[in-house]
Amino acid sequence: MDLKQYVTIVEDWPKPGIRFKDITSLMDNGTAYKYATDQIVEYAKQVNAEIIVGPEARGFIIGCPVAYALEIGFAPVRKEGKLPREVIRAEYGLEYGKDVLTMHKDAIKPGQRVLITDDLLATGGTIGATINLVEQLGGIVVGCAFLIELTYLDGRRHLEGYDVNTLLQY
Ligand SMILES: O=P(O)(O)OC[C@H]1O[C@H](OP(=O)(O)OP(=O)(O)O)[C@H](O)[C@@H]1O
Ligand SMILES: Nc1ncnc2[nH]cnc12
Repeated sequence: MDLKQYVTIVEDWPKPGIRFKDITSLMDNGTAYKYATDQIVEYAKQVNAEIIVGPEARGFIIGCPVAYALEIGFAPVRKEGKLPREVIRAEYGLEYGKDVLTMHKDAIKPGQRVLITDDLLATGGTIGATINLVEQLGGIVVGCAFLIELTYLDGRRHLEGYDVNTLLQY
């Protein structure tokens, strides 16, 4: 299935010069959304993931159906001030800004095999901070799965030594 036809490219959003890859048009199509999810479910099986971790908000869209399909847990990574209990934190840079990500201190058990999912790998700042959070908690990052990779931003430089799986490349 050619998933690229379901991704809409929005020029100059949210800032001039950014070509935004809008995945809502892919999610609108049940067959395409299921196909993409199934590919990541297969990858999660290959790496024997025991829990899925995804950063808000689009990481939830990719990660939650994978966790559901495998009957394993999903642990959310959220922007600062959103999680109600004790958190750990990591700072990161984005293609268009800076932010802080947090995770509940008890979200991952030490030694647990973690698959990180997100919709898109751009500069790699978000995934780098997410790996940092998982490892602070003693989790083992067994893989990182994305729907889309923007190869021209070389986000993989944050992912040396990690197993990375991307379905679409631009
Ligand atoms: O590789 P990076 O340069 O870090 O960029 C990729 C991240 O940017 C987007 O999230 P965003 O922070 O815009 O939040 P959202 O998912 O809530 O829209 C996207 O969903 C990834 O998480
Ligand atoms: N170009 C882009 N399109 C969609 N999401 C993004 N997150 C960071 N860069 C992005």
